[in-house]
Amino acid sequence: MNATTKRGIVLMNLGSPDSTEVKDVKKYLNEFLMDERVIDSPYLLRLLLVRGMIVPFRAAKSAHAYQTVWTKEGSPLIVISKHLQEALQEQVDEPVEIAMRYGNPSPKTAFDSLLKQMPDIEEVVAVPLYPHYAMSSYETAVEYAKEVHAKHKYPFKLTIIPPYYNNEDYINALAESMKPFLQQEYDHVLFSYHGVPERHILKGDITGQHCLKVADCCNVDSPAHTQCYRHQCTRTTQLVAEKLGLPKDKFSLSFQSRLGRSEWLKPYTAVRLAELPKEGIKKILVLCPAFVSDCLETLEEIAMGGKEIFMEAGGESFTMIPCLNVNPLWVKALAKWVEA
Ligand SMILES: C=CC1=C(C)c2cc3[nH]c(cc4nc(cc5[nH]c(cc1n2)c(C)c5CCC(=O)O)C(CCC(=O)O)=C4C)c(C)c3C=C
Ligand SMILES: [Fe+2]
Ligand SMILES: [Fe+2]
Repeated sequence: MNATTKRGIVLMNLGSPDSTEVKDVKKYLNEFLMDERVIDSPYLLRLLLVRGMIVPFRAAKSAHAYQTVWTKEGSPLIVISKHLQEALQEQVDEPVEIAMRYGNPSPKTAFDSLLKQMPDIEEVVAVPLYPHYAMSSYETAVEYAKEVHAKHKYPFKLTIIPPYYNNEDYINALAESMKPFLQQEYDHVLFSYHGVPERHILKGDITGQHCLKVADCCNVDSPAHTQCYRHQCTRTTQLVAEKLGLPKDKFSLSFQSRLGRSEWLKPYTAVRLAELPKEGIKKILVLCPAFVSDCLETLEEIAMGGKEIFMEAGGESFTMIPCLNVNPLWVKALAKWVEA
């Protein structure tokens, strides 16, 4: 990259409802779940499922869940994304904006703001705040940003930062963020990743014959891994564990947030949290590396719901390791990537 290129930066996250009111949560869930990369059924079936079945039943429950984590400044995910924007802005000369895949602020708002601040802008570097490639997270955020960029014929080039699940700076930041928690007594570290349907993994297999078909597929080299969420989560776990010198029996991986009845990636976090105390694991550390910003799924589903499951099953201590949020090593890594 030419150092004189006039650039802006957009940090892209998932987004949250505008408020915890059921009507705003409904609007958000409708937009989110009608995304064909999230619920991948044909349009009419998706419409029936989302508008007729999932949202009417889920909205009030979700709104209540959001109320338990909402802050004076708003949704944790949005507030933390803004704090990350401010922290990165202190490290780089280029203007930094945030954009959400669903809800506000949109990529258009972010692009318009950059253009206003820098009318001769030549390039926008978009950083998906997802370390791993999934059709329902990284891919949809990137494709949406590209669509908005093309539709409004912005005069700048759009560059996307690739998934960084195995990037040294990301792994190092994650490992360092865990170190203070490893000082306490613990039996096990659970790496809990947001789940996806197994079907999505099969669909994303660019070879058509590797993922979930070859024995121990995620540990057997394949070009399919460029888009395999399961492989990428496995690698993050292995690399962090190696970096920290965690023995093999001291950590494991699981997948959370299952929605619907189809098979999602296993093992399910909720199931493992109920089983672990019976296996003699009474003191647990849990982290959620698929998210770089704490959100409903870490603060409510795991830190509250997951803790309850574990303690009721006989656990003695449950410690949640926060996401990277505005960790200085993470901010430094982002600054390095966008300036490369
Ligand atoms: C790793 C990132 C994510 C993947 C992959 C992902 C897949 C995925 N999610 C749903 C359904 C829901 N997810 C919800 C919340 C939510 N999901 C992510 C990230 C990923 N999702 C985040 C960061 C959040 C939190 C947003 C916030 O405001 O804090 C929700 C909404 C909340 C709820 O009702 O539980 C739903 C619904 C599916 C179906 C899916 C893959 C197919
Ligand atoms: Fe999700
Ligand atoms: Fe795999």
